[in-house]
Amino acid sequence: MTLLLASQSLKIMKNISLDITKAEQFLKTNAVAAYESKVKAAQASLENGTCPGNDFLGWLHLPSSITDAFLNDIQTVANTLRSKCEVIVVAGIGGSYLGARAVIEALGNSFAWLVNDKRNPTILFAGNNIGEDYLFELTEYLKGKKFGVINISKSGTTTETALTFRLLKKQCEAQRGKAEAKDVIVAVTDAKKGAARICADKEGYKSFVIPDNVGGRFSVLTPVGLLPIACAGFDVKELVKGAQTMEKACAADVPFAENPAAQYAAVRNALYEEAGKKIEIVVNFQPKLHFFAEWWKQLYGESEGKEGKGIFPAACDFTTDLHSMGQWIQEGERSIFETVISIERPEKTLLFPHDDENLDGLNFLEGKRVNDVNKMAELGTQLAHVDGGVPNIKVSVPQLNAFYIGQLIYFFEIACGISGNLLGVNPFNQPGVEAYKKNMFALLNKPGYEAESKAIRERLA
Ligand SMILES: O=P(O)(O)OC[C@H]1O[C@](O)(CO)[C@@H](O)[C@@H]1O
Repeated sequence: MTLLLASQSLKIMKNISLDITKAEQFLKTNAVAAYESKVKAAQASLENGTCPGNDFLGWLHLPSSITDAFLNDIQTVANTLRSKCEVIVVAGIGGSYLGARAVIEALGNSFAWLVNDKRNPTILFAGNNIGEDYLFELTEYLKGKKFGVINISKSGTTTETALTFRLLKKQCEAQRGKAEAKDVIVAVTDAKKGAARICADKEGYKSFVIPDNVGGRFSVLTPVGLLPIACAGFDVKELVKGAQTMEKACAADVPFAENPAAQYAAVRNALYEEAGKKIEIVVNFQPKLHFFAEWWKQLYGESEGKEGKGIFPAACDFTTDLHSMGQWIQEGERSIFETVISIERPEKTLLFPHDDENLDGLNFLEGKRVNDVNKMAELGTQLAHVDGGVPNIKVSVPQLNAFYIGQLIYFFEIACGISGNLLGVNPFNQPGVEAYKKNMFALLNKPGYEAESKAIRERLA
């Protein structure tokens, strides 16, 4: 018994792995291998800081630079919020929102908001839309509740988040008094600039800094993601450890054929450039991964969609969406490929029961795990879609836990950095996002936008 435990603890944890064989069959022989020198050059340009957007490379070796002292600070603040709040509202949008939600939903109970065991605070997300009903209903729900707020914004000025934070701050102060509110409002923002920083310093809120050189969509392993994840009760040390193992597994000196990020970057660019596959659908067979795909969509969409180029990042939850998007994927325009995030083993076991009457004809599944059915759905879908002309990339994940989510995060980040460089764009800016903001501010007569307001009114007259 003791021996077994000892050997178990020495066991080397398997990493996530990549299978591109069912994508390669849609390409010319050796098409992926032919990318080796370009991929190596792209990764080298990240490593030596010569790529476009090189002032935003702080994420590249972030996992290995995270110290225990830093994680302990995150955990201490999270513990304070957890002890003082029954609800924590995480206010943020885009990269200041999606990573935290992706991890919390992947690791949490599917019915977290209904589980009332008081072991964890309820985590709610806001500041990611301007829906009046959403905000009204949120403020109604929070009435009489002991709630806290994590206000996350790198710029500190994003309208959706700032507007929401003003509402929440006022409500929190009204319900708990200004002095107590100060202890349950935390800011995660720039070190020096922006309204969120000014407010945090003036009010004396505990605050964390988003490093200058880490863009929003690459910031989940900074306090942007780590603080809400710790507040939700998940193990941020394991998450970071997972990311650290992928930092090693995808390092620039790992041979091309063994580097999963290099392979993924190469195959998706080959599919895009040589096989006309303009859309990538990230697919899961576990509904808990829905927001992980949302995080991935921002990562790849903002990084690559520019200069008239870029694979369109889409996502589907299977088998749910096989009953809505399945028809299009099987037989629509052949411009898509799929990347399946495949969880090898669920955390829980549910066996299918016997029924004497067998009215539903399902006794052939008796005694099987629900996951056995799901896995056959996954395999059947892969075969059908490949037969239908959809290249398939598979990312296998041994288990849905913090360690492997950390691996997935870093794997997709480094692959994105390489892929964007292969595409020949700056993967670390997002100039296109400003267009709607400029119009909105002009339409709202925001001070400083007088000329734009005049121009837009003339255009609409
Ligand atoms: O953290 P901030 O500055 O509020 O920005 C939120 C999000 O908005 C964007 O800047 C786009 O407007 C994203 O890139 C970013 O993740």
